[in-house]
Amino acid sequence: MSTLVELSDAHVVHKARSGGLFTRDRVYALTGADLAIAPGETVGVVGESGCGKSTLAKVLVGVERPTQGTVSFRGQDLWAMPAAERRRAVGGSTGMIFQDPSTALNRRLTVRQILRDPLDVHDRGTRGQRDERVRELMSLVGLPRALADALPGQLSGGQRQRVAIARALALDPDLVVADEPTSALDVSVRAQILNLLLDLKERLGLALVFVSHDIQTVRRMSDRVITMYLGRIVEESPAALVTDRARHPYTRALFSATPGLLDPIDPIPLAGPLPSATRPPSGCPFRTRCWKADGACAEAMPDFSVASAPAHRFRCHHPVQEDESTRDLVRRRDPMESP
Ligand SMILES: Nc1ncnc2c1ncn2[C@@H]1O[C@H](COP(=O)(O)OP(=O)(O)OP(=O)(O)O)[C@@H](O)[C@H]1O
Repeated sequence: MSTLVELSDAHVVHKARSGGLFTRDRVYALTGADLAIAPGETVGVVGESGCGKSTLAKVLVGVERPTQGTVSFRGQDLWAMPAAERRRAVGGSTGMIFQDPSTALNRRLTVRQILRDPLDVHDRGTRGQRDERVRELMSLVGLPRALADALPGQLSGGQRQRVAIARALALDPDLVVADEPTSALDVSVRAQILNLLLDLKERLGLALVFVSHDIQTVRRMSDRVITMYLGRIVEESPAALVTDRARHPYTRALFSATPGLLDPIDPIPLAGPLPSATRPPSGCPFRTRCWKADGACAEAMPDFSVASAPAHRFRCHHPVQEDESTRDLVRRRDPMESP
């Protein structure tokens, strides 16, 4: 399998802020991420709020520089390149779609100007070819030509997100990262935007990284699902297996709490709140909430283990058995059992 983009031991550490001022604390937004994405693949990213999904997404498209580790594009270390070369590589190969199109688009530019901008910045084609590309992009995302001179404020939320998608596609990227692309939209247009993304992915052969709180949608959209917990990738699973065959206890707990994925069951309860990203627990960060944790889990984060299905791996000292359904897991374990 060829690799489009690869993270190797990528870390992102921020200075923590309080009341707008930096404190002495550090936020461990991403820790030791290893991940390879193949051309044309769709990878979904799930996990609780603050677990590092957006950070992972930004690192993958070269928007955020890892404080440690490497990001390679088609085998080339992105952050070892001269800045101009990196901008060309990133701009030409990746696109990013953000959560809220009303803030992601410049309100003073027309649709035409928004879509021309990346073509101008990267000096793509003649004037005439750029105009033609703008028309092509609008048609690709289903925007009527009549909207070319509209400002973002004159568009509906769904139309604005179509403009954001068209802009992300302007330079014909190989990888598009969509970070919560529908969460700011009305429920009625969400399905249209998701279907558009799936359709474009197929037609253009894009690799797509899809970040969302909507676990049901992630599973439906993706070939592979990445589970994150407190800045760590704890499991990668083929989407078809993630609901009831995931091996990491956290993935099972997350999916058990998603209505409509499994036959009705009581969600697996987790002990206590999510720890702070400024003080992640030692060893496996999930151990403070995990019913399977013991001393070994406090000692060290295990390396990835490989499950029997291809492309399925997890980092856990005490994984759930492959043949144990989540329903059985809930039934067998004493809900009052504490970690
Ligand atoms: N620029 C920054 N400065 C300080 N801390 C940051 C910065 N960006 C992110 N963080 C912190 O890093 C951690 C990971 O953030 P990130 O946005 O990647 O999580 P997330 O899983 O995408 O969250 P959500 O689902 O709420 O969008 C969080 O604790 C967040 O507060």
